[in-house]
Amino acid sequence: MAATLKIVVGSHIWLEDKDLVWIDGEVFRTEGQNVHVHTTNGKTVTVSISDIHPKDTEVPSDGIDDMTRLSYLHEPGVLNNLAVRYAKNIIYTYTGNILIAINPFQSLPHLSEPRTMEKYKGANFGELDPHVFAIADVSYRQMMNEGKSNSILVSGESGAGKTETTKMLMRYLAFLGGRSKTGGRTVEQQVLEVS
Ligand SMILES: Nc1ncnc2c1ncn2[C@@H]1O[C@H](COP(=O)(O)OP(=O)(O)OP(=O)(O)O)[C@@H](O)[C@H]1O
Repeated sequence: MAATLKIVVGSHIWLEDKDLVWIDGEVFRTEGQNVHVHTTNGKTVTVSISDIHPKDTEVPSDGIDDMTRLSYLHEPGVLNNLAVRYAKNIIYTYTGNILIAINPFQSLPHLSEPRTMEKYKGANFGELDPHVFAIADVSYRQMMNEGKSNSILVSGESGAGKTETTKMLMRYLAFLGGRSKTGGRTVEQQVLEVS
């Protein structure tokens, strides 16, 4: 994709960096298939045009909450968007109807308090900030509307936060299920016993 790019002096781009993985910079000279770049960490490098990616210079300070709306859907653009959000403790980002959750490695109570659950209950998907409760809510409503079982797939590498995320999903489903009883136990008790 980089080959079809119009790179000119002044273009903002991403290039690979052995320490930072990706670094952004500005092109100050083009020379055939090579470009000369000033990187934001103060280096001057020469790189092949096929190894660079365009940078969106208009990303809002909180990043973009759905990555399908990124101007450039490439690895540095995706990683930068997640990093910008993570730096502000925004751990959830959509890619369409998939939720990406990044382990905050710290307690973020506002994400799981009862008020937050209330807020997501019945809200249209995409109307509120990305959240695991929104995924649970839409899955639950679909299940109820269609009268069929539904599944939520939680995947990630070891330590990514699958267990914590699943606990939040369960708590939210228990909250939606309310206190109606089957077999002497409330729906809430039964759902929480699953985890
Ligand atoms: N949403 C979160 N908020 C706060 N801390 C979290 C969150 N998600 C994960 N953590 C922290 O990261 C640790 C690892 O997360 P977790 O056990 O959920 O990972 P996992 O993907 O289930 O790992 P494994 O596959 O190895 O079982 C937790 O014990 C917790 O300290």
